[in-house]
Amino acid sequence: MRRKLAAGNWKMHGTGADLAEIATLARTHADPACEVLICPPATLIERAAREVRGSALMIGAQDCHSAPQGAHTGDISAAMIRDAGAGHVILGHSERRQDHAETSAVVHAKATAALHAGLITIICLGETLADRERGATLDVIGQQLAGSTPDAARGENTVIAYEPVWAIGSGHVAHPDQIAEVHGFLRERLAHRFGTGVAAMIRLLYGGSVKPANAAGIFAIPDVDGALVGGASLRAESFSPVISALEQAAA
Ligand SMILES: O=C(CO)COP(=O)(O)O
Repeated sequence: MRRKLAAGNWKMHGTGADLAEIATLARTHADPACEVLICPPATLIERAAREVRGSALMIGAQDCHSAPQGAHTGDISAAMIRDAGAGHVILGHSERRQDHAETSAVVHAKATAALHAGLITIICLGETLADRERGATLDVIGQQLAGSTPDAARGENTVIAYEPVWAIGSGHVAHPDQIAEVHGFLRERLAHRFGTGVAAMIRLLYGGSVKPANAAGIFAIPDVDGALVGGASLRAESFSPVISALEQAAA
């Protein structure tokens, strides 16, 4: 059985003052059927990890380099993330694919490094509005999945997040039929590559304008195992109802 996962991606938001949000979430959510993860900026990982010690809340990173160490100014390795106290890393977010020209081959190399360091990877995929309008959504998603996911992917070390680029930060959540179609397709592609047993254990998250008001509807869609949440994860008062909706879906 797949455990539900509510993951918050803080992107380039948050300073020490915002650790109180993490502390509040750590105090208020401890349902064993529903994991909660916050991925703050790298500067906060170590302090956030200290904040959640003794609770079920988990801390992750938003990116890592593909090399174990070396002359890569400004980058951080998977082992450094682990050392700072994080257990997960988001990879291939569309903002990194766009801002840093990350290809699926780059994401694959990073994911391989992350798995080697013992991190759980959250590999992000998603079509642009132009892709969708030319009817290429499943082609794009299929290529990103095949190109970004290492052969070593298993339920315990890999999560896939479907985030339509046009739904991120836009307030335009994808229609349930669109989410169901892509998640069903992802499950089928994973089964084709890894076998049905492995595919049945890999969690599929939806991301893109998830909010308290739409969370329950999204979590009722087949093959949606949770969410990757941006803006609404920055405050406990908006992330907590999203987590509660997932806890209810798990019950
Ligand atoms: O990109 C996202 C999470 O990774 C989604 O962001 P929003 O929830 O702000 O749309």
